Amino acid sequence: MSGSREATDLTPDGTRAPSGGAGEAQRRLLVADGLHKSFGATPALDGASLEVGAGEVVAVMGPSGSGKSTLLHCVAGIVRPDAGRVFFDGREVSRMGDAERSALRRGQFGFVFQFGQLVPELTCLENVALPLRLERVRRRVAERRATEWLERLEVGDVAGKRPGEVSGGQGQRVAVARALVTAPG
Ligand SMILES: Nc1ncnc2c1ncn2[C@@H]1O[C@H](COP(=O)(O)OP(=O)(O)OP(=O)(O)O)[C@@H](O)[C@H]1O
Repeated sequence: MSGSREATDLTPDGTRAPSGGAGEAQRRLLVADGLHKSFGATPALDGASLEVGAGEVVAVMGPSGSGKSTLLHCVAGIVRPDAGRVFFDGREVSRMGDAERSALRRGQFGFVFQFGQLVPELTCLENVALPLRLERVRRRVAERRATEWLERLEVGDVAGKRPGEVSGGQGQRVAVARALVTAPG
């Protein structure tokens, strides 16, 4: 994947310089600039850039194998790009150490992976509560919020089951609940 949706007037401070005279001052929450990533001889990203404003909804689309997952993994600090920079809320993710990137992922990013995302030994409720428990939220509070999200996604009935005992679709919903459980409000 190469090129960018919008890669002009880059400033890493989280604000977008006015462009086109509209007095635009949308806060840029996520900025990725010139990302390169190869797996052995396979280039997955070849200068990909992306900006996402606070509150903006963005879909990344492209053919299978074009680098969408690699891009998202790089911006979320899961994969380190070979070159290029990523800023989240003005902080440079690509320069953070492992512990700082883990804390950022736990607190600020929700991810639904394609495969193997739920911890098989935990119940679905425990899986959803996990990001909160890792942030030291008390078990009762974490499980109450996890229950609310499971019910919102219409899988409250699988709370006590383990991932191996639920359908693929139910498992995906549980993963979505886990991705959203740390969301504010
Ligand atoms: N861990 C890895 N090891 C080796 N090659 C990889 C790895 N991850 C991705 N690739 C390769 O990098 C390229 C981009 O993969 P990526 O998963 O980012 O694509 P994608 O657009 O998300 O694909 P899909 O839509 O099929 O999920 C592909 O050629 C893929 O085979």
